[in-house]
Amino acid sequence: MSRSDGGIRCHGLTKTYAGGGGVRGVSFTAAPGRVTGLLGPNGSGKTTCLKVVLGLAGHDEGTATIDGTPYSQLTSPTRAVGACLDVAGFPPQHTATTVLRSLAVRSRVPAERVEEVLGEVELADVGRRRIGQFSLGMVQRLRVAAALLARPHHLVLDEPLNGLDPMGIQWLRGLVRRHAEAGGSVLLSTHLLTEAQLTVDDVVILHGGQVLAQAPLPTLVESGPMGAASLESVFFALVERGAAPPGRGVDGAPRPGTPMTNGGVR
Ligand SMILES: Nc1ncnc2c1ncn2[C@@H]1O[C@H](COP(=O)(O)OP(=O)(O)OP(=O)(O)O)[C@@H](O)[C@H]1O
Repeated sequence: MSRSDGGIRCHGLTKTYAGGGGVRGVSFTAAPGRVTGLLGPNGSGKTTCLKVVLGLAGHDEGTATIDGTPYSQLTSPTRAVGACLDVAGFPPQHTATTVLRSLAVRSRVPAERVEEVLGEVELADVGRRRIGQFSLGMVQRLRVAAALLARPHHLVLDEPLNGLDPMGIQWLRGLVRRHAEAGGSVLLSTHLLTEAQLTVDDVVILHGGQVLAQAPLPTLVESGPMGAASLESVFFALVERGAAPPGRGVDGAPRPGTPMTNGGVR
């Protein structure tokens, strides 16, 4: 791995589903030591990008790499990147402990790590309770536990803030910050712009399967309509300006006035 390959990177990523949706020409980097927020409206392609990065979906063109290597070629993928995408993925009749134990076996993680990671996500007291009795916030913490289980270098979290109460959000913010400060990349998708503004260092905004903007958070926010605006107002301004004209879907052609950027905002 060269220094420039570090982190989680998509370059020219294109994936078209049978129905025509997908992503086109998506390039971004979630750099080591940074928390990167992947933002976008419903259907903008966030989950598709994360799935391709994690080798859960194929793609048509471009590359998606972790420290310079595609997920499928990583020698120790669960140690390279921790992730848990599917919020409905845990069997409700199982306990948090049994789910994590079976993940530990699959990832060749020592069984003792299960109790430890339950403590890290503050679920130690409910490890033996059925997941069907968990609140959404508890399920979110369990997803984070699954992602952290193998002590991965990088983290990919799909909508990790959904369902967390204010204390849970503060906890998650601290967790991703510590992970980045330890040198990992954290790539998280979210709809929650106010929370994102308090959580991320870098922002990638997707719309209609394409990158509308990517920049460090302060750069993006200062580029807002009134200057020094909120991420929310910048987001809405960008999405409005970048909205596909009627009859155009994920067509890949840059449109006049569309603030398509790499590392800044025009
Ligand atoms: N398995 C699939 N088969 C067909 N089309 C799909 C599939 N998954 C996603 N799409 C389409 O690809 C586009 C991007 O979807 P994706 O789920 O990546 O967006 P998203 O930004 O994660 O949305 P949300 O915020 O609603 O989860 C959408 O048009 C969606 O309908």
